[in-house]
Amino acid sequence: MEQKRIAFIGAGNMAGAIMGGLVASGYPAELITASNRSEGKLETLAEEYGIHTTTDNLKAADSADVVVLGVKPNIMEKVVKELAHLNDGKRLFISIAAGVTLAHFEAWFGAAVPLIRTMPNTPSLVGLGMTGLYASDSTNKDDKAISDMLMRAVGKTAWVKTEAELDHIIAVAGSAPAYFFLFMEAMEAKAIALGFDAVTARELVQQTASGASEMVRMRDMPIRELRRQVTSPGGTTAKAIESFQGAGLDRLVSDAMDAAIQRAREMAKEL
Ligand SMILES: NC(=O)C1=CN([C@@H]2O[C@H](COP(=O)(O)OP(=O)(O)OC[C@H]3O[C@@H](n4cnc5c(N)ncnc54)[C@H](O)[C@@H]3O)[C@@H](O)[C@H]2O)C=CC1
Ligand SMILES: O=C(O)[C@@H]1CCC=N1
Repeated sequence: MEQKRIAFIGAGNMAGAIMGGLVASGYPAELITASNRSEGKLETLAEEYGIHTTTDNLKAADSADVVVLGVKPNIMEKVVKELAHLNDGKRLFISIAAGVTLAHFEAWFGAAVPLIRTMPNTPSLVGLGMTGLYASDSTNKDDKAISDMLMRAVGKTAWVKTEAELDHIIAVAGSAPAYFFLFMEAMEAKAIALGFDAVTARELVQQTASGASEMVRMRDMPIRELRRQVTSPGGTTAKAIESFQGAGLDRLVSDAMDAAIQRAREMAKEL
C-alpha cells in the first residue's frame, strides 16, 4: 500500500494511542502530523514518536492525504467547519468520535465526504484495542485498507455494514472495558474487605481476569464450556454463579448494553 501523509486533529488519549501504535508498527514518523489545541501534549508526542506537531488544524490537514478527526463529539462541528473546504473528494477523513453520524459530517462539510467512522476502545492504549469501522459510500478500497491498517496498529478491527451497527459496537466494545473495570473494582473492594492488602487484592483480580481472557482467546471452545470447567457440581463456584444468576446478571448486562446503545442514539440527536 502506498504510504500516505496522515494528520491527527485532536491529539488526546485515543489519537495519541493510534499514533504510538503506527510508529511502533514501522509507519514512517515523518508522514505523521499531530494537531492539538494545547501544546503540552504535542511536545510529548514529538519527543516520544518523532512526529510533526502543530497547533494549526488547517495546516496539519492541508498537508495530509488522510485526516483523523480525534476531538470530542461536542468540538467536532467547529473543527469540521474549519476544514470543510479541504474536502476535495479525494482526501480521506476518519472519525473516532462516538455519536457523530455521517449525516452530521455531510451537513458540516456541506457535501458528501469520503469518511470512515470508527469506534475504538481504550485498550488501544496498550495495543489491545478492538475497533469497529464503517465506511461511507464515498470511500474506496484504498480508504478502507488504510483505515484498517491504522486501527490494527493498536489492536483488532471489525467492519460493520450499517452505521447503526456502530452503536452496537459501542455497547459490545467501545464502552465495554468499563464494564470489566466495574466488575474488577467490585472484586478488588471485596478482596480488601476480606483482609488482603491493596497490592495483593489488585494482583489477584488482575491476574485472574487476564488469565480468563487469555483462555477465551487461546482455547477454541464456547465460553460457557470454560465456565463449566471451573464449576464443580455442588462446589464453591456453583454457589457463586447461582448468586449472580439469581440476581439476574444476564438481564442486567443486556439492559446495560441497551442503555449504551440508546445513549449513542441520543448523543447523535443532541449534536
Ligand atoms: N475514551 C474512550 O473510551 C473512547 C473515546 N472515543 C472518542 O475519541 C474521541 C477523543 O476522545 P479522547 O481521546 O478520550 O479525548 P481527549 O480529551 O484525550 O482528546 C481530545 C483532544 O482534542 C484536543 N482538542 C480540543 N479542541 C481542539 C481543537 N479545536 N482543535 C484541536 N484539538 C482540540 C484536546 O486538547 C485533546 O487533546 C472522542 O470523540 C470520543 O468519543 C471513542 C471510543 C472510545
Ligand atoms: O463513553 C463514551 O461516550 C465514549 C464512547 C465509547 C467509550 N467512551
